[in-house]
Amino acid sequence: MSPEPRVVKECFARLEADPAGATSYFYGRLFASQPRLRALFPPAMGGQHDRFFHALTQIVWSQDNPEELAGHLRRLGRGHRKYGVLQEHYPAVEAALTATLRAYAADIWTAEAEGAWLAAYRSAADTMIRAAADDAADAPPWWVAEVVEHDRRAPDLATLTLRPERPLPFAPGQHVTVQTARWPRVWRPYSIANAPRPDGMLRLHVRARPGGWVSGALVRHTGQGDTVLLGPAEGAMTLDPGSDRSLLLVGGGTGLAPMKALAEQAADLDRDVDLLVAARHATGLYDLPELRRLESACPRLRVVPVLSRAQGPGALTGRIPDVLPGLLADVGDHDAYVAGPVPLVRRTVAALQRLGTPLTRIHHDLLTAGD
Ligand SMILES: NC(=O)C1=CN([C@@H]2O[C@H](COP(=O)(O)OP(=O)(O)OC[C@H]3O[C@@H](n4cnc5c(N)ncnc54)[C@H](OP(=O)(O)O)[C@@H]3O)[C@@H](O)[C@H]2O)C=CC1
Repeated sequence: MSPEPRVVKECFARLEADPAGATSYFYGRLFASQPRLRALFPPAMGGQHDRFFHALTQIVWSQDNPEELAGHLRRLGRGHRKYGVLQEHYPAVEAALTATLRAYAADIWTAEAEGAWLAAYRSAADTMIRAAADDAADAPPWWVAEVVEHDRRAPDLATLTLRPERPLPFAPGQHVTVQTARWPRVWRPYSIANAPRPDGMLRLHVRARPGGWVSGALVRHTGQGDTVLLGPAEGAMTLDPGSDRSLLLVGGGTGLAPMKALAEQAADLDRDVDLLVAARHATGLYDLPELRRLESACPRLRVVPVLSRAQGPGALTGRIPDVLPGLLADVGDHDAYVAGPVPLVRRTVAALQRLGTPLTRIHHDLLTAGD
């Protein structure tokens, strides 16, 4: 994509030495030159700084892989529509980013470096702008959705059933971002917990995080009849259409949500499914009655609760990576999907590899859901 990926990476490495300082400098420059842009961002910028730097890192480090880079930029451009980002905002970002690089990579900043950066930035911006324009032809920047059911399954956990005002296309395993009226301009990702339905409803599983703005608002301050905003569905943790292998689905805590959506889809496709649901105690199996109903309706689905810190009727005891070896003789022949706490995902992926499942057939998106 860039004519000089090496120079671009070298300069970016200076920012990586102090991401917090560089990001603060960048936003300082941006808002000083264009104060109106501050209104597009949430009141507290902490998480935004991290997301910006993460996105920039992905762009810089996929310079050598134009296909991956283009896909990433298209998703980014499309996803930025909900923030109110317009084509005319890109030059201000270009100026602030260039100023940041000039300051942080001063020792290696040359006319050649500046040229390489500008070429890389303009190419990336162009891809994002075109993706946003294409998307605007047939999709809104966000969807208004009514909460038609709010089920408080535990003091810190609720399932929400949402009816978008117009159809919101998605595939099982994907997630949407959510904004509540209580926290304008703050968006958080949540996995969709059902396969697409004729009535267009979406179910989310939300655990209120300590100090979590959106998750707390969704669990404690949202009820039937309220509305939320939803961004477009995103994520690549979807079924491989070319595969008819048996499925191993692992959901830890609210990581169950995307696994339930995949299990519903697999039932329609008549594939064998083992769905492992991890919780600390039996009270953490907040969706078990519904899972049992699904299981009785789908002869090829087996639901296995796994409790990490207790024993319970019909449940295995232990942590997922430790119970896996004794559970399935042919785990290496499965397509595997894993969601839940990051350490659970990492350890389960490693355990699956040890048991012979190729990495190409292990799917996860390490989504930092909620807040
Ligand atoms: N698409 C995705 O990837 C999604 C991810 N999530 C994420 O899932 C998480 C769910 O959190 P929550 O509901 O509070 O889950 P919990 O903290 O209740 O954990 C659920 C289970 O995971 C186990 N676990 C945690 N760490 C490990 C580990 N290192 N090895 C093995 N097992 C482990 C826990 O056991 P113990 O604590 O006893 O070790 C527990 O049995 C959130 O971080 C959310 O962001 C949610 C939805 C979708």
